[in-house]
Amino acid sequence: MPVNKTARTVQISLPTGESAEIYYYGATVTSWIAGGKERLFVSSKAALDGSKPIRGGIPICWPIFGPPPKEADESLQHHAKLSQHGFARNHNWTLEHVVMDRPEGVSVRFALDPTPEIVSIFPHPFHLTYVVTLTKHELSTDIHVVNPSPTKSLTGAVSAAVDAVTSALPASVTGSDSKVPQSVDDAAQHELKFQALFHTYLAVDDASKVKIKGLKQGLTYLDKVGPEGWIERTWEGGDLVIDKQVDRVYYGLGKNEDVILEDGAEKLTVHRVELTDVTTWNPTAEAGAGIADMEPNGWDKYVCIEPGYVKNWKTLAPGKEWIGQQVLKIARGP
Ligand SMILES: O=P(O)(O)OC[C@H]1O[C@H](O)[C@H](O)[C@@H](O)[C@@H]1O
Repeated sequence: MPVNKTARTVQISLPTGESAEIYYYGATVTSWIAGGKERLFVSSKAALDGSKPIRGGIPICWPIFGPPPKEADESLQHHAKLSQHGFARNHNWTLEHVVMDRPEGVSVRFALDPTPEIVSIFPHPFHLTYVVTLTKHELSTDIHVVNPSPTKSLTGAVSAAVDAVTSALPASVTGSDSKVPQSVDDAAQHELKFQALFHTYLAVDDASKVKIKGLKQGLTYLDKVGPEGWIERTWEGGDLVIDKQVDRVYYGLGKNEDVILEDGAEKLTVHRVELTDVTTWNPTAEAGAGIADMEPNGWDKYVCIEPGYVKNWKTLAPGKEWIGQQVLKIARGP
């Protein structure tokens, strides 16, 4: 069976031998086998029982990436109280649909909607779906974010238009302009603000020997490592290598600027749609040894390349949808 369900996972496979495994917990992809080998790293100490986010695979960071925002304005007051990377990675998703089940490709769709527990920390309506598609050389992951808040009724729209016209008139004519800010506030309250990121742990033979290519000279990146604390720098160009602890967010990559991971003779392309920022992370022994669910020397066996929309906040109006996609492609095998 190309789609096999177990109590905790959904496994998809092709007759040619490629496969992937997705946990309901966090909709975390924990395995992608292609070209005869495992392409994702999962720590042997990762909790797989739903007690904490899975250390490895492709956890989904939503609606925030990293620690919660400090100095948040009113619209981010709930985001500011979330835990690191948000709640999508540590809640159970449901398998909604098998989108495609063919010898050349299998695709499954998961969904996450507010539960009472989520509403108690994040009282903003949302509907998330997540489509994982396996083909011979590629694994693609698409997150769809919908703001299901009702769009303004016609009456509301007419009243807003009247407000807009009256606001342009002097108070001596209208008597008051107090209605206008009211309707603007209403609209803003129903906007959905979020960041989104695929925290992809790519398995490698030896992290100290890989080359990360495709990051263009002149990009701004946030460097999270170093005595100065988090600081923005300008990328000098060339290959990024793991010769020390690396934790950086590269901002504003162009549409077709794929990031390429070279691991000896192997080459893997990370293509992005709508995900303008890319985090690169490897803690090395320096920080990795302090991570409770990291296996000994686990940091030698992976590099995180994490496509996301994280520099700014995406703002989704009621009724709107946003889709972010990552496509991992084996460009050259052993
Ligand atoms: O330990 P976690 O919450 O899963 O986060 C793991 C890592 O995620 C990202 O890559 C961040 O840039 C890192 O700063 C963080 O350490």
